[in-house]
Amino acid sequence: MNFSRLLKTTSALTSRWLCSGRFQSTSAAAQKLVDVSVDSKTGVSIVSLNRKPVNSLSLELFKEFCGVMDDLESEKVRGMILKSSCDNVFSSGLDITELYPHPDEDRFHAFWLWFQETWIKLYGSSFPTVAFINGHAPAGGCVLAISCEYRIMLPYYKIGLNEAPVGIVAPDWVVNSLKSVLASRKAEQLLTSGRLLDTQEAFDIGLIDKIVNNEEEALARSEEFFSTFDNVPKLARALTKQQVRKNEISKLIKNRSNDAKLFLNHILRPETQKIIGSYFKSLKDRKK
Ligand SMILES: CCCCCCCCCC/C=C/CC(=O)SCCNC(=O)CCNC(=O)[C@H](O)C(C)(C)COP(=O)(O)OP(=O)(O)OC[C@H]1O[C@@H](n2cnc3c(N)ncnc32)[C@H](O)[C@@H]1OP(=O)(O)O
Repeated sequence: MNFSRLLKTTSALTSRWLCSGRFQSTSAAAQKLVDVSVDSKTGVSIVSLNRKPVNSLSLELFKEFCGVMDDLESEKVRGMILKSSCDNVFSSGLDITELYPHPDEDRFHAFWLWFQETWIKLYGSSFPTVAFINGHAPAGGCVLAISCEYRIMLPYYKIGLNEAPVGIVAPDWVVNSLKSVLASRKAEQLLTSGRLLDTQEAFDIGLIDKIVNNEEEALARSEEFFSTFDNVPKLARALTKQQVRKNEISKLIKNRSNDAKLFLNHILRPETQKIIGSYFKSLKDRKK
């Protein structure tokens, strides 16, 4: 099966979940969780995550984001910049309330499938993608950034995959996305320590590509990146990118339901619930 068909194919079980209207946000029409605009100078689409206060990643946000990615694919956009509309935070990672306390199993299953779908669409997009990391990007926030092709970050923020210290093991598709950016040894060090790096450290190890001081500079650096493809036929570029990324994506597509079951079992374990519960409490207590 060719890769474009594989991208559209998913197991019957997964399709049932992704296509069902369940877990529709009642306020979807009232509040957009993902904004899209077009930079009139460059024709590049700017996609801003807009779930205040910290862009924690909920089922509804994933669904809306996937819809946006589908639109951008059919419009054959020149490129996309992913950023945040929240002050100081790119994304605070998965919405912990989707995981704790003891989530509804059906909702968690759907939540995880939409997280996978988001990764598949972002990591496998045909058009060039830049993450403008204009705030902290821990955990799932870092996953979004490393799924893009190029990363530009403002100074003095933190980025990394901090799952291990809270007793969580990242799935192989997350590990492999990190290994597509960093050498295996660096990726292992980052994952096993769960350390969040500041912007300069992230630049020094190659986790991000450029440090900028403001949005104007970010747009200029993004344009430099996009223009490296101006003389490359779009289709050849897209197929080449997908050729590089297809093994990881195919592996997940074939294993989606299992991957979801595995994480559901992990999340529902009393020990995991306890760890996430005390982590969440410490997050809330910090401000007291
Ligand atoms: C954990 C189980 C995962 C199982 C699967 C593992 C698979 C690995 C693949 C990748 C998946 C990763 C898992 C995750 O993403 S879990 C989320 C991890 N996120 C974090 O550890 C970040 C937590 N947040 C922060 O450190 C800070 O909020 C911040 C991002 C640095 C911003 O700080 P700031 O001071 O600006 O804001 P506050 O801390 O005051 O936050 C404002 C309110 O938002 C609440 N909040 C913050 N983050 C989350 C979140 N991820 N989910 C839900 N709610 C969140 C925070 O508590 C404040 O609420 P309050 O106003 O009511 O106090």
